[in-house]
Amino acid sequence: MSTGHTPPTAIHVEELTRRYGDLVAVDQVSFTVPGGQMTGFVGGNGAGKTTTMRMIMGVLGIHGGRVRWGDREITTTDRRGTGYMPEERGLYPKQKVREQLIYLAQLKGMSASEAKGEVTEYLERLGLAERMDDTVESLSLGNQQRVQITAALVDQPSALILDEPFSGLDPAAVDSMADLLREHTARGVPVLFSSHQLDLVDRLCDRLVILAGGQVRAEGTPDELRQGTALRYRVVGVSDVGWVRDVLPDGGGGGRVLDVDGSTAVVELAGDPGADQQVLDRLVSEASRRGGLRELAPIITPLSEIYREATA
Ligand SMILES: Nc1ncnc2c1ncn2[C@@H]1O[C@H](COP(=O)(O)OP(=O)(O)OP(=O)(O)O)[C@@H](O)[C@H]1O
Repeated sequence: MSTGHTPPTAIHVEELTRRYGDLVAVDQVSFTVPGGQMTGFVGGNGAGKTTTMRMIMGVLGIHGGRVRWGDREITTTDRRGTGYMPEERGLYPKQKVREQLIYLAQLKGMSASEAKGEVTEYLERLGLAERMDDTVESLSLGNQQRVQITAALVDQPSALILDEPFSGLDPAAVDSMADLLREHTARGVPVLFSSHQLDLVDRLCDRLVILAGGQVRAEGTPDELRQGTALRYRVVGVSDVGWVRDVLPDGGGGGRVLDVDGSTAVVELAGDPGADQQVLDRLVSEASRRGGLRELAPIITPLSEIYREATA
């Protein structure tokens, strides 16, 4: 096995800017990709994700700002040790899978025998053991995607910059890919991956950067981003819970009733811990006066909602 490249403490993207003619595709974008963490990069079509990743990798000129590798400017050597999966998948269709991966690994500086060992292991773990000697073009798109990711992962990269690595993968492949990426974060590697699959990003990433119109709209852990959203609770009583409107009348009471449907209501609290607790206590005591409470539980805000609010 290769001894690999040393990961940076973090990659810092600082006020990166890129224009295409009059269009400012990436507009003073700043965020951090900490070592040992998976950072999800989300944003609608044309938000500027690919352009940002290309600038991080130095394959596209930077018009403003910079990329820092720990506490210094990123270098060509740092970039060479980074596993990059570009948007334009660059595999040779007619070459055999393993042969091609070994060739690419050798370009990174691995010896033929090291490359063969590592590539074979990855292909086996990704369920491609029986397809190693087939040409890339004979594989399904999802399997080609697995090969493409393997190309980024070999040679123990110091960082991973992956443009839509999960697109087109079946759920089992997503899980094995996520396990592989976790092995790299366990070595301290910073991982940045773009995706349109918000449920998957929510499940896999430690941090999140939301981009819209070439600008960062939100950045943080999913929990940090949720803290900025209103706290919602589901109230389930034994019978009709219309009484929640007495606890939280319109315009007062420290929150509001969003919905009442028979024995279930959804209420939104103000987000002030002390005051919220008082409202919850009032709901509990009112429910017990009215026959009892079946459930009083917070509703976890789905990432899709945070995303919608951040990009609205
Ligand atoms: N080579 C180019 N020439 C001109 N405009 C470009 C070029 N590449 C990208 N753009 C524009 O820059 C903006 C950002 O594009 P980019 O590909 O970075 O977005 P993205 O977030 O990766 O989108 P998607 O999710 O659709 O891949 C878009 O408006 C796009 O049309």
